[in-house]
Amino acid sequence: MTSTPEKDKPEYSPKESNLASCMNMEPLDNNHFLYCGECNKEPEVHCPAHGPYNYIQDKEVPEGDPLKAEHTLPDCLEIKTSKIAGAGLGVFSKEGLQSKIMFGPYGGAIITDNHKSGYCWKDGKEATATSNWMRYVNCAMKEADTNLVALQNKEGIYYCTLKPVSPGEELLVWYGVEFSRELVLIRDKNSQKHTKIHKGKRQYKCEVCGLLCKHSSILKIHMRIHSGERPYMCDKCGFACNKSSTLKTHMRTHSGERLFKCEVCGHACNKSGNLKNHMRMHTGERPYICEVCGKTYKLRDNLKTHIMKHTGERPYKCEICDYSCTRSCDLKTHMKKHTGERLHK
Ligand SMILES: C[S@@+](CC[C@H](N)C(=O)[O-])C[C@H]1O[C@@H](n2cnc3c(N)ncnc32)[C@H](O)[C@@H]1O
Repeated sequence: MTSTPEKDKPEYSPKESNLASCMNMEPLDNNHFLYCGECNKEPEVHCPAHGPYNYIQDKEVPEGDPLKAEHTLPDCLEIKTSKIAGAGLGVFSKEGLQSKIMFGPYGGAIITDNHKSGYCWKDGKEATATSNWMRYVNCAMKEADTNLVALQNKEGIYYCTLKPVSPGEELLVWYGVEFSRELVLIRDKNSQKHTKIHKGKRQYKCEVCGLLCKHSSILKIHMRIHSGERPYMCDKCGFACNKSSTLKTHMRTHSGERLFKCEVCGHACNKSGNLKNHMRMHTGERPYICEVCGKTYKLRDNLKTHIMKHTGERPYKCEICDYSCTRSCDLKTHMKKHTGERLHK
């Protein structure tokens, strides 16, 4: 492909060149670059060889829409389970896309602390309910699968198609080696080698979610997640679960066995996860962050309950009256009104 001679380089004009309004920019400096995937260069304003980007705008949503991330999705795309096993949701092209389509900017609040999240870019932007659909775009596992490139223009991050995307294809961006490693999408060399050792042997595939297992026995246990089968039952309280190890842990609630001891205050727990939660009392760590309002929590369940305030969800419903609430303990307290049980003894 020949590039346009220097003197014939088109002057930037949004109207003439069909450039996105988001690109109505001042001269770019080192921090404000565009990248042309086809010629593998960082051109000024637009790639002289391959022309302008076409911009597909986010769908407009009302101010404060708690489902902004879903509702901003342009019609040509859809959000569904990613083709990458275990990656959660992903974004797919419905009808196919040309090369050099630009989406963005990546929405989210600016965060100041150094916390790591799969939803924030290195410059400190965090996708939240202030975020748009771009938070659902996954990272390609190998270069050949990458069809999006991330561009920074002024303060915004934009995703552009590097090549034509077929109908039904998942949009996959490349986060960069360092950031992917932080998110544990890339492992260190040693563990990569280790993965390679096992790679060829993981031939048992779950037909429901694509998980690959090394042994058929592991796949058999995994399948219980999908079938709902719970063959292990506690003979003391009837609790049922799908793994013998889970029953073993559960039995500690009856035996009072507390194997996990806090080295700071001596508090003992029956599960390692409970000790981890307890340790946050000492460290003050609040790793669970509400993506809508930024409130932080020490416990995942507390964040889950809090999020219901934003979504309006009230899963605990009284069968006698129309009372509903976000916590089972509140429903329990409420039920005492119907049963006549005294609220405070
Ligand atoms: C920007 S979000 C992408 C949307 C996410 N899949 C979801 O369901 O919300 C980034 C997170 O998705 C997951 N992810 C993205 N690419 C992945 C990949 N190649 N393999 C595994 N997980 C991936 C990781 O959990 C990562 O922290």
